[in-house]
Amino acid sequence: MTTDSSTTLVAGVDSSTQSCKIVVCDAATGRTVREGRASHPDGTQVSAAAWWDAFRTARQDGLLDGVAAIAVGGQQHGMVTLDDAGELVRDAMLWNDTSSADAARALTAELGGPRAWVDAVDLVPVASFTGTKLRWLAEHEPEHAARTRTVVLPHDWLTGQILAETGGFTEWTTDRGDASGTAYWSPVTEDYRLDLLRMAFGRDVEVPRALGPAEPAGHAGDLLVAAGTGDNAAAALGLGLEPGDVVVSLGTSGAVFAVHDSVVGDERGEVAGFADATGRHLPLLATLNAARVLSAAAATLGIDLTELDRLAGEAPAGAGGLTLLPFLDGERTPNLPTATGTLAGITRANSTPGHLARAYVEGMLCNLAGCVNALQRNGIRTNRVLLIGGAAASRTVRTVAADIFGVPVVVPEPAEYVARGAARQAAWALSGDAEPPAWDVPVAAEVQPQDADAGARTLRRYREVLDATHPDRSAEDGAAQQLG
Ligand SMILES: Nc1ncnc2c1ncn2[C@@H]1O[C@H](COP(=O)(O)OP(=O)(O)O)[C@@H](O)[C@H]1O
Ligand SMILES: O=C(CO)[C@@H](O)[C@H](O)COP(=O)(O)O
Repeated sequence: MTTDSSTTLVAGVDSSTQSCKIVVCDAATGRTVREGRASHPDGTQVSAAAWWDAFRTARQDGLLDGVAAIAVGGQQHGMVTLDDAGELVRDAMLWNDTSSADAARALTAELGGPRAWVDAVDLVPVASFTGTKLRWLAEHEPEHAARTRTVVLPHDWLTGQILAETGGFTEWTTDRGDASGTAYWSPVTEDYRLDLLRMAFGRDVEVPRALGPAEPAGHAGDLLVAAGTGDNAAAALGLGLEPGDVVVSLGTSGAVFAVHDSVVGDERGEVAGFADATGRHLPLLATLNAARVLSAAAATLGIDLTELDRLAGEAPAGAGGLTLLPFLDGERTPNLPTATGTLAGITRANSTPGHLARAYVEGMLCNLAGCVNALQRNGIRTNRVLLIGGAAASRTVRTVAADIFGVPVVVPEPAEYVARGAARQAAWALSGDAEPPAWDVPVAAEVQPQDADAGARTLRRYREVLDATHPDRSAEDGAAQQLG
């Protein structure tokens, strides 16, 4: 695609769990001009150096030529530890590493229980959050803990590398959106809770300065480097969310979120009251199991994702009574870090590839329906669900989602919304305006519920299997009832 010399270009990066994606956009309109990508290594503990390697691969062949500003959206929560020389102490522990589940339970009790945490930082610790990983490090790797001078997040680290490459690095920075996922930055006080950080790690440790939404992190030569943010806050910025919009993101993680004007204060502590990238709030629930549930189904059946889509679409709603609890990688919502998946209700009649494909699609979506319920319970309106992430490409996922959620499902035109949100932040920082530029979000499909009764029945059955299989999970989690 060509640009004339008067076009100002900005770039956004999505440094996500599985890959690094970069988009270059027209700062005024958001039109995508160029894109690049590279893979990240698999695993829940990964060297942050691999993210820098992937970034450099993704930007090769002049991808960033002529770009005036850049920002990084990154997977949330990952613990990146640095020593006195700024070198990496160990591999980063990612959001989906559940080693710190015991630490999360201990920290919750030490402050006085879930309510005390909600009052302090608008969330209750689970294994994903950075503070729990610091506790794990202090307890399990005291030598690494002793060498740690600074702890930063994935997007902070990549932002620092972009600046350092040209000698523009002066200090570690983050933003309020990503900082709010640490469990030691508070959207209530808009500042770090260094007492909670000390409680987690056992001593003080340096943290990055939290920048305001349009505040630059610095300059890499002529390139303005904006604050960046967590990937979900970046997606919200890329999608330009309105009141009544709830995003269901089906990427490596499942994420359900909305933009909100105030702190959430969820009584049950299920909704994490993160901050967003515009100065508002981003109530969010996340699951460890989303798009990869479908890859697992495809691998089990020995087929590709297109065939899985076809099979699941032709099978009956409810999969003939076959129900999957999709906890293939443990689970975060509901908080079952050591759980495994369950396939219930197997009969000879439903022992077909189609029923199995359908059960995997439905199981993934029923778990996320519980997350949408939890937002609703906290007064967050759901007029429509915006479906994004890799698995939103599946036609069957779209139609089953509309029936299970019981509200219209809007699928924005496939695009890298995290990277686009980061690019929009870069354009905002470059402009110095009070608001980010207005960029259109074209809609690819809008799917109305076709058989909401069948969706409700599928949810009821899912809830029964969940209750029977995990009776001891936090009693009143928001699992599985239809909206509306
Ligand atoms: N048509 C499809 N049906 C189901 N899953 C898909 C489809 N296309 C891609 N995916 C899955 O989407 C995932 C990647 O989603 P993405 O949102 O890019 O991930 P990330 O959260 O790492 O950014 C992969 O697990 C891939 O298998
Ligand atoms: O932990 C969360 C949100 O709290 C995840 O959403 C991570 O931010 C990872 O995102 P992806 O790499 O799956 O996009």
